[in-house]
Amino acid sequence: MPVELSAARAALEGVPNEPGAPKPDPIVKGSNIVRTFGGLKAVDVDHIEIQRGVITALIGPNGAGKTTLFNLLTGFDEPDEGDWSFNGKALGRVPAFKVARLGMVRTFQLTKVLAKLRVIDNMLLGATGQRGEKFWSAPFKSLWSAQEDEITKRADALLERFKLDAKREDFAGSLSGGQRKLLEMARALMVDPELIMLDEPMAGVNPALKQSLLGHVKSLRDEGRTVLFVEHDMDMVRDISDWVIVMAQGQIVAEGTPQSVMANQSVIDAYLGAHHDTDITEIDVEELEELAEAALDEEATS
Ligand SMILES: Nc1ncnc2c1ncn2[C@@H]1O[C@H](COP(=O)(O)OP(=O)(O)OP(=O)(O)O)[C@@H](O)[C@H]1O
Repeated sequence: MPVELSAARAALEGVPNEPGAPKPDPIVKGSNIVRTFGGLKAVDVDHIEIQRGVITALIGPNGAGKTTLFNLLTGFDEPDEGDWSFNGKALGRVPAFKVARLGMVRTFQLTKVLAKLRVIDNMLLGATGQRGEKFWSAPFKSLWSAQEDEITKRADALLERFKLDAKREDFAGSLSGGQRKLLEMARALMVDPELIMLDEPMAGVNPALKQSLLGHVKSLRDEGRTVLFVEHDMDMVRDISDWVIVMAQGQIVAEGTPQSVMANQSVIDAYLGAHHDTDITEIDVEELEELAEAALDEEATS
């Protein structure tokens, strides 16, 4: 086990495997976060803490509230109620671009507007923080005139790190699924965040590129950043997370190390209780088949 991984896991030793468990060194702390849409409670989190310097996976069936929670924490949406802090600073009603400047950024899937820009322009826009697409699509040249050289150097170094330098002048829309994910990560790193939140980093990625992508995510932690990611790909969750938080129907229903969470009955119930992604279906179906076989064996022998 690499030194960094064991250090990250060691930091979590002794943390109870229970929803809302306090962490020894939380970078994010939140309480009573509620977001409703009409009559639906999309997020209803009693307490959440994200440990600094580790990779935390946020999993749960479709519609569990994972994306809504991401949006709330990063200032892209406002809750009905709730408080949370980043590095001890209260963040309620702080707009997304300020949250990004404080060191907490989330990745975005490449939108139609961003797809029409060159790869390098996507990177330069990342430097402005996260003001949303309306801002990004406006003429932006004057924004960084003074610091242009420095910002361009940083963008080029990141493109090299993520092996996208050969694509610098290409339209972002021409990139493959895996390259788009790399660009999303590289763009988020333009503001040198302490906490990077990845939205389904494996979605649409060719299996051949998955290992390289996993390596890049681990490198974020190994250089001292905190990583929080939403993902349906259970192989990725098992492979790289130090800690897993499970949501269902807006609430945190389980937490723990990947091993303990995967073995947890309430996690299995959460997934079986709603429509979900195929990766998870495969795991649950296998588990179900084993259970069914065992039941049949028991019936045959009784
Ligand atoms: N802007 C919105 N207006 C109305 N309902 C919404 C809105 N955003 C989310 N919801 C609802 O809130 C619930 C939680 O959605 P959310 O996208 O956060 O779930 P998720 O766990 O990210 O799901 P997935 O894995 O499918 O992305 C869902 O029932 C969804 O339909």
